[in-house]
Amino acid sequence: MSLEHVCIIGSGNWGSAIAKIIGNNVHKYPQQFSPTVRQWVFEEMIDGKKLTDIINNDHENVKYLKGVPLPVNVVAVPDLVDACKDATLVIFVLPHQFVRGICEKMKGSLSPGARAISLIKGLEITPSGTRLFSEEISRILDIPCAALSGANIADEVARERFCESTIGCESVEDGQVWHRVFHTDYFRINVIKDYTGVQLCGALKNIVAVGAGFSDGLGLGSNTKAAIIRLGLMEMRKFGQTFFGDMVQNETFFESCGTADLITTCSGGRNRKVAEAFVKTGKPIAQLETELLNGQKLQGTLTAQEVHEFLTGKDMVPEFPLFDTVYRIVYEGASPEAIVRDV
Ligand SMILES: NC(=O)c1ccc[n+]([C@@H]2O[C@H](COP(=O)([O-])OP(=O)(O)OC[C@H]3O[C@@H](n4cnc5c(N)ncnc54)[C@H](O)[C@@H]3O)[C@@H](O)[C@H]2O)c1
Ligand SMILES: O=P(O)(O)OC[C@H](O)CO
Repeated sequence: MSLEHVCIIGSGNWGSAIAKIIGNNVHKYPQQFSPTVRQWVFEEMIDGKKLTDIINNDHENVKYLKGVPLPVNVVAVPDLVDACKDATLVIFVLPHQFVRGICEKMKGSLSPGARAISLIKGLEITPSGTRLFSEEISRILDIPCAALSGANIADEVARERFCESTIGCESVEDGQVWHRVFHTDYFRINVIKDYTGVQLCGALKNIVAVGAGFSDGLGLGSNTKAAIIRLGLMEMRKFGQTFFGDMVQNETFFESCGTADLITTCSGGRNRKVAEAFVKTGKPIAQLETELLNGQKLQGTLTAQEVHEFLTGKDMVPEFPLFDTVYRIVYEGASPEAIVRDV
């Protein structure tokens, strides 16, 4: 059997945490995986040094995952084509706004028979509809693509605190390969077929997290936040049923990618944190993203805008009052109190 060559596309907070897991896991199956894991890193200078040099020399991503040693077999590569050349297993872990451009540049570089998995939490909204990132990656690169999503705040995973995650994969064989790539004692993977539900949950929960942050900013307490989580879950499910029909399974909402991720993201996530600060300081979201996240990217506000655009096109905005209210607070100057008044 020829060895699988693993490549990670992305090196932010989650990309770095997952690189630690993958770098260690490939050693567990030396007959299946090549020992070197290449990671494409969006190059930037940190105190006069290239981030890729820092990762390769010091084995730490000092900007996006400070204080966590990375396995020495994870090799940072600044050139995208060099990074993915001849890869057979490609892991996409990027903020969703960058995915399409990156995929276009990767065309023709992968090994025949390559497979991908998307760890991206977001949706591609086009004039003709919504597309999952697994579908977008498959379409551009002409390879199958699974999805991984769960209640997984990167810093906690990187510090090996126990959690679960869900892989959605149609092929049983590929599902087993991905399980080997990601599963550890502290990062417990369940593989299901419903890759659509896995990705919808991961994308839409970010809008709900922004709503939860508004509630925290107003100091409304636990009961209100629980109500926002419940209302958000109902809208997530309705969005899936309305636009993806039978492709989304009800049971998926009970996997780590569903309710569990909603709970964690509404408690400890970045979307929640920035939304809380938005209410407390009145500063624009973009400014808070810069001030609070040190280069990490918010996904929830952008997704709220994209989903709003899509629902407007379908004339269905009022049917998703929580999504709509989050959008109006961020983009139309509605009062944060609308998060309990209008949902
Ligand atoms: N951080 C988490 O806790 C977490 C957990 C689970 C899933 N996710 C999801 O994983 C995905 C990636 O998130 P992350 O936390 O790794 O990233 P991040 O928020 O840390 O984003 C920063 C990354 O974007 C890169 N970047 C900046 N400008 C770029 C450009 N023009 N082109 C390409 N890349 C550029 C940066 O170099 C950096 O690697 C997101 O969809 C996120 O929702 C994140
Ligand atoms: O920090 P957030 O809000 O992007 O959420 C991080 C993860 O998605 C939680 O599972």
